[in-house]
Amino acid sequence: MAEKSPLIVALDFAVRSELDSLVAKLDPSLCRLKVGKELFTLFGPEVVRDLQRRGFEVFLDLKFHDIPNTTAAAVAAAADLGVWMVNVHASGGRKMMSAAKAALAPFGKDAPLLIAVTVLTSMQSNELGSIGVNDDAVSQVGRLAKLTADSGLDGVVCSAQEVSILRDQIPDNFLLVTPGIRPEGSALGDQQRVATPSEAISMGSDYLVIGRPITRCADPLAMLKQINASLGY
Ligand SMILES: O=C(O)c1cc(=O)[nH]c(=O)n1[C@@H]1O[C@H](COP(=O)(O)O)[C@@H](O)[C@H]1O
Repeated sequence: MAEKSPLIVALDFAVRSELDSLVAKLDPSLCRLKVGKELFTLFGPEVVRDLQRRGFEVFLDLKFHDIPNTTAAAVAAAADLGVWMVNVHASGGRKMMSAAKAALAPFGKDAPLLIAVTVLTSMQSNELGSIGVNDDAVSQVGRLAKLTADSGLDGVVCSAQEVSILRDQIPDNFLLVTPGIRPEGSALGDQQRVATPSEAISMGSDYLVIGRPITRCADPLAMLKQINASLGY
């Protein structure tokens, strides 16, 4: 078992005081933090620096998806910020992902982990036809995970439902980061391909991304500690 909790708390907030009051309750030994599009668009890189000053490792989740040159430059900018993990969309293709990986070479051992989003956990297989994918989610995730591994990245974002199948198809040290985590009794919201924290870990997830079940609960710290304890942390 890893020394540190596999939990990454998704900080999806529009109001700075709500973010600050949650973060003040948390401790870097309990979790890592994810800064996504809403927070970054509202508050910019300073919010990342602020979390780092408080000792947290930050996953910068901006899901870059652009031409190779632009994506590579954006990933390098994330590395300059000193984030722990950054992501792109695997559907940007091999050239885009390889360029992103190459842009991290100058950062050496300080480079962030670079992972790629496969099929969003808010999508079901029956929606894939409308975006030109005539296959089910498991097969499409497998195809994009292989492309990601072949492009030299560190792992993928997928749902926990694909993890056990993927484990047989990808290198051992390839990271599987799974959002769509819902503790027993939590509202699904817009998530479709979901699992509980213990299901995700037992199927082989390396990191669990959890937002609203923690951040919108009456006692976020108690919920975080309860999930950690259920996983043996
Ligand atoms: O890249 C991600 O983190 C991500 C990929 C994905 O397929 N699904 C997904 O939900 N996410 C993110 O994970 C978080 C999940 O939040 P909750 O649904 O509130 O637990 C959100 O911040 C999403 O942006």
